[in-house]
Amino acid sequence: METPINMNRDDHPAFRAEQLTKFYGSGESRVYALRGVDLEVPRGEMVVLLGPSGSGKSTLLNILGGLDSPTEGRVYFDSWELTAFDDWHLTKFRREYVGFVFQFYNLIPSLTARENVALVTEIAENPMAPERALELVGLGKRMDHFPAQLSGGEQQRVAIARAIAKQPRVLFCDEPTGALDSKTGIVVLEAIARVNRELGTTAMVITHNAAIAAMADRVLHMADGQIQQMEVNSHPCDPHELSW
Ligand SMILES: Nc1ncnc2c1ncn2[C@@H]1O[C@H](COP(=O)(O)OP(=O)(O)OP(=O)(O)O)[C@@H](O)[C@H]1O
Repeated sequence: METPINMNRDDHPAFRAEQLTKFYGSGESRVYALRGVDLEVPRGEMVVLLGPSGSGKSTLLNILGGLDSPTEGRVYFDSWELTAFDDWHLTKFRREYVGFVFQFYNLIPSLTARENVALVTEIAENPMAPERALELVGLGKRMDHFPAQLSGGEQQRVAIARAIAKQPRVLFCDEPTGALDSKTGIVVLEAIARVNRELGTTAMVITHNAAIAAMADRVLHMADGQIQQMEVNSHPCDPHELSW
């Protein structure tokens, strides 16, 4: 992908979305996932998306991450218009600039933690060493364990290491603590916060858990396919101060 001259200019937000609409089906059976979402996400922020089931959180994240496309509207990543990209450019965007973490860790059971991360670093343009990624998420001493020898929280941290090892500009996390108890969930959130803070990676985290909003720079409250409220938190807390 050619880099436009004005790429990396500090005055561009990480993302800008204009009037994003996504619907499925037609006529009477049409279902709206997004209804005219406008959004700007400054670089390097930790953003939390809250909202009831079906409010459009995953749809919005998937569109920003190039996994899905809107029915109408535009998305800009830095100075690039993602909605004008063809499939080849979108694939390249996802591969080089975006890391995803989902509720279920999707690790390969027959590979160690280090090998799971190395699968990504082997095909990335500018990766960090798998060992460094695992150290960043606090798994320096568990690198040669297989997923079955790791707890749920540790497996999720391997998934985070795998997502950040290619040094993406953005980390998208869809319910990263959804399958974890609160103590383990907080350790996982600490790993995400550390990546955001130390690598400057913009992070967007979907959760049903309103307590997690306290660690965000910005909180998007979604309802019925729209951002109903956006809060800016001038004093985000450290994840270890969270409780639920
Ligand atoms: N492929 C699809 N086909 C039809 N409708 C869909 C599809 N994907 C999502 N939807 C609908 O779009 C709406 C928004 O879904 P989305 O998954 O974005 O919500 P969400 O807020 O992430 O929900 P959850 O918290 O349950 O994951 C829902 O009504 C959903 O049923």
